[in-house]
Amino acid sequence: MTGTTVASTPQAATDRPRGAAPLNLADYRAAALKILPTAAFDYLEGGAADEHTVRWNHEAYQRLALLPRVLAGHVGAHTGCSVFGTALDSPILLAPAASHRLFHPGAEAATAHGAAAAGALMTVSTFSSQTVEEIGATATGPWWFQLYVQRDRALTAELVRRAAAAGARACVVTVDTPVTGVRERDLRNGFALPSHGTPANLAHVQGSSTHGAIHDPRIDPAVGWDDLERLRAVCGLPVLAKGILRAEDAQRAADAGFGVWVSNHGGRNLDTAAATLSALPAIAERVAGRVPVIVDGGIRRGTDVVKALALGADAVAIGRPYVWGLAVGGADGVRDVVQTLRRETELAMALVGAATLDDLTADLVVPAGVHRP
Ligand SMILES: Cc1cc2nc3c(=O)[nH]c(=O)nc-3n(C[C@H](O)[C@H](O)[C@H](O)COP(=O)(O)O)c2cc1C
Ligand SMILES: CCCCC(=O)C(=O)O
Repeated sequence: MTGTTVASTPQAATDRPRGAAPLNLADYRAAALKILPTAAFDYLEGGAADEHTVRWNHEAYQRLALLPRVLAGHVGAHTGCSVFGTALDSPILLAPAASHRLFHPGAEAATAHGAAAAGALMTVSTFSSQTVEEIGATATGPWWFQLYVQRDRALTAELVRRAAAAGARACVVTVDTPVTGVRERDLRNGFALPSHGTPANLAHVQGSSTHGAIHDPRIDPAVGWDDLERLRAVCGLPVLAKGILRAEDAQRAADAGFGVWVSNHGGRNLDTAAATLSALPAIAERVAGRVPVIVDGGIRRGTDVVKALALGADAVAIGRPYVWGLAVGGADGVRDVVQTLRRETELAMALVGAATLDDLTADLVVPAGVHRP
C-alpha cells in the first residue's frame, strides 16, 4: 500500500493514566496495536507464511523451566557485560529493524536516544529511514551497523565505510536473507514501504526505488564467507554473521573470528525454521567462548533473557518489542521497554541465585512440565 501514513501522534507512555501505563512488553504491544495503522502494525508483527516460527521462537522459552539456587548469599544482581569490546550495562541489544519512521516521526534518532538512555546498544539497519551519518551524529550510545550485502559490491563497501566513519562499532552482516520470506499480511495489505520509508542510506543510488523496497532486488542472494572477510578488511570493524542456526556454520564463523548472531529473522523469512532457543545450545558448544554469541527471536520477559544466557548466549537482542515502545512513546518508549526487560532480568537473576551473568549456567534450566530430578 502506498501512502501509508506515519503513525498518528504517539501517546507518550508517561502521559497515560496510571492504571493504563504499560507494565510489561506485552502491554506495549497492545498499546502499539491501538496506535499504528494496520499495515504498519502487520508489517511489524508478521512473519512468513503461517507464522509457525514466530510462535515457536516465543514458545520455546515457555517450554523451559528454571531450577533456582537458594541461599546463594548475593545482594541483588549485576547485568554488566562486554560484547566485542563494548562495555554494556546489560546484555540486551536492539536488533536491526528497517524504517523506524513508519512507527514514529522521530525515526532512528528517537530509537538511538532511547537506547542510550537505557544503556543499550542499537543496531542500525541498512534500510534505516535516516542515514548512518544522521544517526551517528545524534547517537550518544554505542551502535552497530547491519548490512544487507548489495549486488553492487562497490556500493556495499561504501556503505560499511560510511557506517564506520559515522561511528558504528561493528558490522552485522545478515546472512539469512538470500530472498525475503513471503509475508502474507503484507501481501493482503498491499504493503510496501511508502516514500517516507525509502532507505535513506541508498537514496543517492541510481534506480533506488521508493516502492517495494521491502522485497529489495538489490540484496545479493549469493553472499559467501569470503564476502565477510572482505568486508572486515574494508571497514576495519568486528564483523558478526546474523542469522545462524546451524552449529557447523557457527563453528566456521568462530574459526574466522566472526561473531555469531543466532536468528531466524524473527520468523519473517523461512517459516518452520527452528526456534532460535532450540538451536542455541549446540551453537554455544561449538563456539566455546571464542567469539560473542547473540540470540534473538521471541524474547519478551526477563526470564527469557536468563534462559538464553544460561544456554550459552553472551547477549540477547529484541526486535518487535522496542519498536512497540518507539510507536507508543518515541525515545521514552524505547528506553522504558529496555529498562523494563532489564529490571525483569535482574529480578529473575536474583530469584535464581545469580549475582552476575557468569552465574547463569545451563543447570538452571530444565524442560517445563513434570520434572523428575
Ligand atoms: C519490522 C522489522 C524489521 C526488520 N528489519 C530487519 C533488517 O532490516 N535487517 C535485519 O537483519 N533484520 C531485520 N529484522 C529482524 C530483526 O533484526 C530480528 O532478527 C527479529 O525481529 C528478532 O525477533 P523478535 O522481533 O521476536 O524480537 C526486522 C524485524 C522486524 C520486526
Ligand atoms: C528486505 C528486508 C527488509 C527488512 C527486513 O529485514 C524485515 O522486514 O524483516
